[in-house]
Amino acid sequence: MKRILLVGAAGRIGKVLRAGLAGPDRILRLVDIAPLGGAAEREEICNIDATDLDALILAMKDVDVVVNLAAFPEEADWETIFPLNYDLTRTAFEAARQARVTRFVYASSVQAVGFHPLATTITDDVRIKPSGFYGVSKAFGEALGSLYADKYGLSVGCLRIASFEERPTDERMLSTWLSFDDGIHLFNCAIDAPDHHYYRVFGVSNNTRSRVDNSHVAWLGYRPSSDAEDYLDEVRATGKQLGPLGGITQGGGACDVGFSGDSDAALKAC
Ligand SMILES: NC(=O)C1=CN([C@@H]2O[C@H](COP(=O)(O)OP(=O)(O)OC[C@H]3O[C@@H](n4cnc5c(N)ncnc54)[C@H](O)[C@@H]3O)[C@@H](O)[C@H]2O)C=CC1
Ligand SMILES: O=C(O)[C@H]1OC(=O)[C@H](O)[C@@H](O)[C@@H]1O
Repeated sequence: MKRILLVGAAGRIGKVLRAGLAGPDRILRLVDIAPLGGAAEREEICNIDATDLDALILAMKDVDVVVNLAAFPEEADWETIFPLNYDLTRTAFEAARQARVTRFVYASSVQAVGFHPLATTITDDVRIKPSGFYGVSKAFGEALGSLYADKYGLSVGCLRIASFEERPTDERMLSTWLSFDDGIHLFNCAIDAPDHHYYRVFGVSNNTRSRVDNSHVAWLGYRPSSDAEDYLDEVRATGKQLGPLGGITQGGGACDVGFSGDSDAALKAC
């Protein structure tokens, strides 16, 4: 039996994973500050505040893999982002270390490299180009993961999730969509991956217009199958208008928030 701890299990992605990751050889321990409902078979419920280090260490007892989803999941001011995306993230890594957990899966985001243009395909080692304070916080989480891997031997996987949605709903998502099925598959790959030190992988479906290259982590076994192109007519029919950077950057609308720079300069790929 593998015990998997989902931190942030009551959220949008957490709900999908709660159903999608369940299996006869797994126990899912679910952590959230929000209500989680009753425990199904092979589930354990932990209603705690994950910024509380002692509570989280206790919740991680006998856990094989931590999956950390808890964060403020979109662009916001520093004061909103800081307590969750910095403080809670650090608490989660530190609790894993103290509880002697060996594997940590971190829900990062394509927003860490959001200012890269969609015109070029990016690999995991391109320059960090965050789309905003939220993107910066996700790059912080990846850096923290690297530290805990190097200094404390924690196996860390950073999943740079893009647009985790039931279906693509705008032009950008024709490139950045991550279907629920492929998202579940990606988290399964990360949970069961062969021994590793540290990696970053893009959480994007097999979209005709995807502009990410995951060839460096072929060993992970992530083989997405959904293609946003199948929804092209539906997306076009929405007539949804995007901001000036919304359809041409990896980060989309998050790049447009408060943007007053020179777009040619900002989009220069490195
Ligand atoms: N939804 C998406 O398309 C993407 C999400 N991500 C990342 O994936 C993760 C999950 O995203 P979503 O499910 O969309 O977010 P969400 O906001 O729906 O879920 C986050 C969960 O964390 C919980 N939480 C917040 N503070 C907590 C605390 N102090 N203690 C315990 N639990 C706490 C919330 O109650 C919530 O259930 C986030 O880290 C986000 O940055 C990354 C890229 C794309
Ligand atoms: O890039 C995207 O589409 C997504 O990226 C994220 O990190 C956010 O959590 C999500 O709200 C966005 O929709």
